[in-house]
Amino acid sequence: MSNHVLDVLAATIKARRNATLEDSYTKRLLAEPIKPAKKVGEEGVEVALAAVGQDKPSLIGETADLLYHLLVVLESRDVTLDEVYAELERRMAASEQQKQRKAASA
Ligand SMILES: N=c1c2ncn([C@@H]3O[C@H](COP(=O)(O)OP(=O)(O)OP(=O)(O)O)[C@@H](O)[C@H]3O)c2ncn1[C@@H]1O[C@H](COP(=O)(O)O)[C@@H](O)[C@H]1O
Repeated sequence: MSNHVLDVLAATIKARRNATLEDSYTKRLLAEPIKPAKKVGEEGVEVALAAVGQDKPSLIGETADLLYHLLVVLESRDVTLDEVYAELERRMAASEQQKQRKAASA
């Protein structure tokens, strides 16, 4: 596993699925997949409002909330960050190829 904070957080969230912890907010969210999905919507709006308000500390905090809840949603639907990374890489490669084709035909 990578040491990137998102990968470490995703692994922690995954481990909470079968944890016996009583006081894990993550475990409670995973037991009720609609809830983290709703939280992603709410946190997304809060990120947008912080961006429009040009409030940098709020934008950082709300982005952290959004990323956390997004990782919980992915875990609740058995989607890994590696699958998301692969999709982003596929798009980068496709975009690069398109630019090269355009440059070659100009
Ligand atoms: N990164 C986070 C994280 N970010 C945000 N939150 C929680 O997300 C909630 C934020 O929701 P709100 O601000 O809307 O607060 P709220 O109104 O009380 O929430 P709701 O009642 O609407 O669900 C708070 O309860 C935060 O504690 C997080 N909870 C856990 N983590 C990490 O998840 C991992 C597992 O933690 P446990 O859930 O404690 O096992 C650990 O690494 C934690 O650091």
